[in-house]
Amino acid sequence: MTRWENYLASAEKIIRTYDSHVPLHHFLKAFFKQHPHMGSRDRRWVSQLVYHYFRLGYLGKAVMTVPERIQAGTFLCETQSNEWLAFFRPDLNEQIGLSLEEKLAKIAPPGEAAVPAAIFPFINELSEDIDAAAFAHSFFVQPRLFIRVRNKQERLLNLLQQAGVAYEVIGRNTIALPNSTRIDDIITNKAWYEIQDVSSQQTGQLFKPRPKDKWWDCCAASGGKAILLKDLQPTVDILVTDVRATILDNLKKRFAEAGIKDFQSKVMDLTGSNLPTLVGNRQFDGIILDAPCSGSGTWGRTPESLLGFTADKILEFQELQKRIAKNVIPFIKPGGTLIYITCSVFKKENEEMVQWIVENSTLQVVEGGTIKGYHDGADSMFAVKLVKE
Ligand SMILES: C[S@@+](CC[C@H](N)C(=O)[O-])C[C@H]1O[C@@H](n2cnc3c(N)ncnc32)[C@H](O)[C@@H]1O
Repeated sequence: MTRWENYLASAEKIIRTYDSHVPLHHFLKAFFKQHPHMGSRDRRWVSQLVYHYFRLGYLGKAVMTVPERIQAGTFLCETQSNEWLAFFRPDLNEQIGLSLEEKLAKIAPPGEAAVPAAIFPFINELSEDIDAAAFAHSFFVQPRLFIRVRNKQERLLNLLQQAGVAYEVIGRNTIALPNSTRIDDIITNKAWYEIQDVSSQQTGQLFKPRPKDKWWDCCAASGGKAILLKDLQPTVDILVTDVRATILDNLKKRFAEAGIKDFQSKVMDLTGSNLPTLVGNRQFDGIILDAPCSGSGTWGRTPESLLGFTADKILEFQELQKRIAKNVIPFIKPGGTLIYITCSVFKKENEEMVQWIVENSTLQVVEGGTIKGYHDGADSMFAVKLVKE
């Protein structure tokens, strides 16, 4: 067997045995641990082939074999000729510079080339502002890595330059990097920056905290939005909660690295009936509800999620979002703010949720909406600011 055939065989084996309950990058890590003879170049090639397969979404899934889909994925996702494709499909390799539309016309099964639902079957569920074709096609492109610079921007850019990283400065303090950048090795001072998608950074434009405001980041996870809030207004008095104790441990580590010391944290299940006991009689100027959701706006980073998803899960997330929103809204002061955020592209989790909140509370929409990341190699999100009467 040639090296290229070996790569295909390994990729096929991984795809056939992949257990969709585990993130693909963890599964790949475990596979390579069991195959220590594979060097870093082999691992890179095999991982890439596997990702190319998943980046196709459902395209050709019913009629193409796994090797055919890996070849099609490589043709669609790559923009420069490569030895692997030259070995199996020299005809496609020669045409790798064609536009995506031209490539789709060549490789997609009959009737699928111009149909976004052939790639992403949940098109009818999309939020109104999302361009279905652009969103479906964005699956073929690996998203970029983004950092939010907190300080020492000039020194940070010098270090990136010295490391030969092709970066792009976006706006005042956002930097886009190739996804493979080992940023931790290049910038060792963690207080200088936060890894945060540019769309996630944009949600901060809605926060507008005032000095000494009391805020609650109620689904804080490892604290991405909470750190953004503290950077916008360091005197904010913040409570951070999440249902997972382990993720709050990550938050504490990240806060310490960012030099943020004054905050309160608590493990809390927001679907429970005991919130008044856990939160007390506090009232907040602002609540960030970055809700648990399908994560569909981030699937460009985890394309394997698309094949494991079923439409009924969208309603399940909406139910969870309603329960959480209903429970936290009473803790907002009159005149206070709710920032409702998801990293979903589905209207049931986005517009329909905001409509439900307005119909079931005294909150009114002030601003916000869909944040489209698919043209910029970023995640797509939804963020709306509501104010209580
Ligand atoms: C989208 S993530 C939040 C991301 C975070 N705000 C950030 O910027 O990094 C949603 C979080 O909601 C938490 N969550 C899910 N169900 C919950 C519940 N019933 N009560 C509280 N938190 C919950 C999850 O553990 C998860 O960390």
